[in-house]
Amino acid sequence: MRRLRSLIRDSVKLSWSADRRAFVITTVLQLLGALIIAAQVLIVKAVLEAILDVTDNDADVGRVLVPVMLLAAVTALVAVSAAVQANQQRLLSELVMRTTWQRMLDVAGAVGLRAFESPDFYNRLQRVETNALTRPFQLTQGLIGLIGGAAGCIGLSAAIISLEPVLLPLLLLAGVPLYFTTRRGSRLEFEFAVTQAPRLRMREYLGTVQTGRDEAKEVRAYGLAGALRERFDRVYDAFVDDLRVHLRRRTKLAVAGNAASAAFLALTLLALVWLVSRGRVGLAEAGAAIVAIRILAQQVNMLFKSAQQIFESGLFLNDLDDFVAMQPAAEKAEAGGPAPASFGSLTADGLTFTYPGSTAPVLRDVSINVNAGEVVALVGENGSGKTTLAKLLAALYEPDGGNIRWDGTDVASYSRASVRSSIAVVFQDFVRYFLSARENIGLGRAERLDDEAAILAAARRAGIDDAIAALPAGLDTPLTKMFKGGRDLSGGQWQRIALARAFFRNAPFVILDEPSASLDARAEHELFQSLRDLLGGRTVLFISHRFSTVRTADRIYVLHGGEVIEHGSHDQLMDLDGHYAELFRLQAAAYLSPADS
Ligand SMILES: Nc1ncnc2c1ncn2[C@@H]1O[C@H](COP(=O)(O)OP(=O)(O)OP(=O)(O)O)[C@@H](O)[C@H]1O
Repeated sequence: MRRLRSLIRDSVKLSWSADRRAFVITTVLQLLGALIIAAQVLIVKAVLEAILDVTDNDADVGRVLVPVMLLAAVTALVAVSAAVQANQQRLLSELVMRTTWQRMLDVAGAVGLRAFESPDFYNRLQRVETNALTRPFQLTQGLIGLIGGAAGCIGLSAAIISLEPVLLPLLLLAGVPLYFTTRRGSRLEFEFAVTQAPRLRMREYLGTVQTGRDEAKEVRAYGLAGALRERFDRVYDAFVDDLRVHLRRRTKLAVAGNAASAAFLALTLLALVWLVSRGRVGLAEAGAAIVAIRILAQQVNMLFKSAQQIFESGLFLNDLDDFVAMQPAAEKAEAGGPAPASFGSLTADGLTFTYPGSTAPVLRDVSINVNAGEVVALVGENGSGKTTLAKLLAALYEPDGGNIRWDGTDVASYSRASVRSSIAVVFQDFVRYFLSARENIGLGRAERLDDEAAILAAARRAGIDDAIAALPAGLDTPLTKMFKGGRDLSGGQWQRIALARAFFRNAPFVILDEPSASLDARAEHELFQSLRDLLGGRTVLFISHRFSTVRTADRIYVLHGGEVIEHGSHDQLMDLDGHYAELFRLQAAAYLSPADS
């Protein structure tokens, strides 16, 4: 009961915050509905009395007319109120769903990147996300049903007491088995949802891989459809097997609960027959009592079903609560004073970093220095830690050891958001937003989305302006075929869009993680030749595997196994004749004929 009470409190809070008006209207309608149901019993009694009066005392048949009409009117009213309630409840459910989605999205947007490394976070996010589509409806239905059921039971109990008080305790007993089976059933549901979450996540993923547009090419090229489908079937079959066992248990419980409840109901009816035979209860009262018992049984059932719905939504409420509770912590972690708009020099000192869930550090004692206006390159073999270092410098992760200072001040003392607002990043795996070209560029600085001139200027600098002009609706063309009138772009064009987004951000520090991987040779050459002009003296840190572009940098840091092993200008590093010189020569040799090399 304590748990039910707290769940009801939470559900009321949630519905109230979703839309008070809709909640109040729905509740009032439920209470009115309950009153009408109770009135129905008393009207049945009046009808029976009138009929008995006509048959036993030869009273005028017209005497039956008024109560019968009243009964018809009330019955119609019950039906109308049920229809209105259903619509109102649907609206309330949608509003609660909207609130839960909003809360979930707020948290998903606020938590640090570290959270996304944790399977536990994903499981919880998955549960909240999938349940957000169904549970709010169940929850409001449960809550409204509980209010209606409770009001109906009280009204009917009053009606039954006015008919024959002895019947009431017997009827209440009928609810006891239902209470226990409902409780047990909800606990089973709770456990089932928790244990199945990882499996459902895998099922969802395997479904997406087989239907996703991006994956479609590779799935066909490798002939993966069969293997993936088989894997999907295995996961799904295992879920269905468990579901069968779970539902069998629940059915047994439901049968046991309802059978016990029916036995008590039969007892009540027998008691009624006994009372009639002893002349303690009149025929009209007995008839009305039977109607009341029948409706009351329905109401008790509704009450328990509603309580069960609330219990079943309890896990969802818990998850939502836990999830929402992450927000203040996330915001606190991101709190701090505002960062200066830019820096004169950035110093990373002794950075150490281990990904959550991993044991081996990915960065070890990494120190680098970047002065305002410089172009600095990071090079190194795959997995040497370049992207990770870029993420730390972009304030997406905090280092486990060491610090990053802007003009001597540890950036940890600034709010993460204000540090990030001075940085524009183009990731290796940048996002291709299924939105318009305007938004794809404008989201670099969402608050300036309406600045068309600046968006076009950024597009021009990234060399994507002509391609955009050729789109059917120009800047307003959706960059996806998922939506009507949309067009897709080539890999290189997408990369230019991502560059334009970074240019539009107009931040003093720009981080480019392999910005030319998809660019053609000419575009790449132009990008790096004009990088300084293009970025108007901004500070640039870029990662590249192409040494022809790297050599243009003012300074180059060579990472190997998570450590900086060399740094200096291209000429200095070549003179050093170390790792960099070796990698450079390897690549250069590939471009030369054997005779040249
Ligand atoms: N999210 C993650 N969780 C755990 N380990 C990770 C994660 N991302 C990267 N790593 C590991 O960290 C190491 C460095 O990865 P990083 O992406 O920084 O390398 P990189 O130098 O940028 O490589 P590449 O040249 O292939 O882009 C690798 O061993 C990689 O497996």
